[in-house]
Amino acid sequence: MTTLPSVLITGASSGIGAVYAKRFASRGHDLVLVARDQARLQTLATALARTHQVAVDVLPADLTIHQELATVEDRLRSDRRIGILVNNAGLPQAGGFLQQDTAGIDRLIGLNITALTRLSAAIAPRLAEAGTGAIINIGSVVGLAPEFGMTLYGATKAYVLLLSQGLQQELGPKGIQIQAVLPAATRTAIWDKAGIDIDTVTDIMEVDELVDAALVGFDRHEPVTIPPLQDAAHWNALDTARLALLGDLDQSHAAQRYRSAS
Ligand SMILES: NC(=O)C1=CN([C@@H]2O[C@H](COP(=O)(O)OP(=O)(O)OC[C@H]3O[C@@H](n4cnc5c(N)ncnc54)[C@H](OP(=O)(O)O)[C@@H]3O)[C@@H](O)[C@H]2O)C=CC1
Ligand SMILES: N[C@@H](C=O)C(=O)O
Repeated sequence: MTTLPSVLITGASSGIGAVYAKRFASRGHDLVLVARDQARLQTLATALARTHQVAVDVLPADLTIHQELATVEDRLRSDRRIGILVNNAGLPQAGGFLQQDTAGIDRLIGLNITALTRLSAAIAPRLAEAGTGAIINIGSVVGLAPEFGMTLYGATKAYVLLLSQGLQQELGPKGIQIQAVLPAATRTAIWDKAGIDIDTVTDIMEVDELVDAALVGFDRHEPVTIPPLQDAAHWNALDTARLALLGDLDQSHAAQRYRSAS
């Protein structure tokens, strides 16, 4: 009987989420695996339970369907064994902004923003009451870079970063560890879903390497982990500049450059 917290992982049927499942199982954590593909989840669950002697529950759900999202929220609220939430499930953007239709916009925002937020909100009160636990949110470097041309997707990932930083401010003092993980191009099926031939993506990271690096950051209690960023000084400089900008805000008067010549 483990004393480790159970880990609920969304998007666990493939890619980054499946490797998170393998890694947390190898650490001895019981798991709850969430995705739409029940067969793939069950295959993974059976293998991990056998290999690591941990309990692995499968909770199939389409997180863009609110009734199904609600079943996962209910599990996070009620299952006191779950102490770590990995918000990993995400959709890419296929085509440019002008090619997005309303259904696609709703699905992308529904999964990348709404589901991640609601699942965080479902578990956070119970973790705060316990004074311990963790929420890992999978963002993307695309959230830092409109230059990538994945405008809608990148905006959802910018949301994930800021939400995570805000949760760190609010929930960190209550004992909850919040980590935003920002991968760059990583070898998973997401590229096919984005309509991009993965063989045309240069300098792509293997998914095991990505997750192992992200877990090093998690173990170090890094609030923002960017495995592909070779020099952490660049992130530190960006955050320092952000704080300097905040320090220069005078909310009482518009800046001289915006005042009519007087
Ligand atoms: N790979 C990359 O280059 C990068 C990925 N990321 C992020 O990493 C995360 C994981 O992506 P990755 O592993 O690459 O992609 P994959 O497409 O391999 O995995 C996505 C996972 O999300 C699940 N999923 C998709 N739609 C839904 C849904 N409606 N409801 C529930 N689960 C769903 C899929 O399972 P199923 O189909 O069974 O539902 C699958 O398990 C995403 O948030 C992505 O934005 C960030 C930066 C780079
Ligand atoms: N998921 C990738 C793009 O679709 C990324 O975030 O780089």
